Amino acid sequence: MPTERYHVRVTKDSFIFSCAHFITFNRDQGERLHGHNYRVAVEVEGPLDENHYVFDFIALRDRTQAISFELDHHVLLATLNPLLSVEETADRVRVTFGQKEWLFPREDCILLPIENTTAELLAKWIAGRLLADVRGRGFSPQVIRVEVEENIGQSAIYESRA
Ligand SMILES: Nc1nc2c(c(=O)[nH]1)N=C([C@H](O)[C@H](O)COP(=O)(O)OP(=O)(O)OP(=O)(O)O)CN2
Repeated sequence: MPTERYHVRVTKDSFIFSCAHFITFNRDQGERLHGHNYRVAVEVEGPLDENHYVFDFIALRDRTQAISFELDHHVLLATLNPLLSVEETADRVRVTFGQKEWLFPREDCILLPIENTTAELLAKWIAGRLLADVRGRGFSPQVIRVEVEENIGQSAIYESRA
């Protein structure tokens, strides 16, 4: 019996967030602080609803745009990275990694409950935010896929299947 599958994909030039970050790697190595113009693409799969569409891609577009705007022009910090100390006060964030130390204005930072600010875990975090949004509108996708491009032709994709 042939099966049908539908998915909806949204990606826009405006789904860009310019952020600073650094990742740790190879146990105790870390990059210098640097930036990327990240770009996001989102796909959701599911059956057609009474409108004969999977989910309104205008609503999906607007929520993805809102999350991109929320991240844009911030320093992304992974609060679950065991190599980093991230201390937050009302107006400052102090980060230490080995002998390195940074002090940022709190409003310049986004503290993310992830282990490293890799494209993979940024995609997973964005997928979690979008899933909460669309489920709040009564839609539980069979599959959500989020692609985060760190640079042209360099991206990671997170996929969650219900
Ligand atoms: N699978 C992954 N690999 C790497 C990631 C990642 O998130 N997932 N991240 C990095 C670093 O963030 C690295 O800085 C990004 O790569 P890099 O080429 O250095 O960044 P640019 O493309 O902007 O550098 P240019 O030399 O200016 O092209 C590494 N690997």
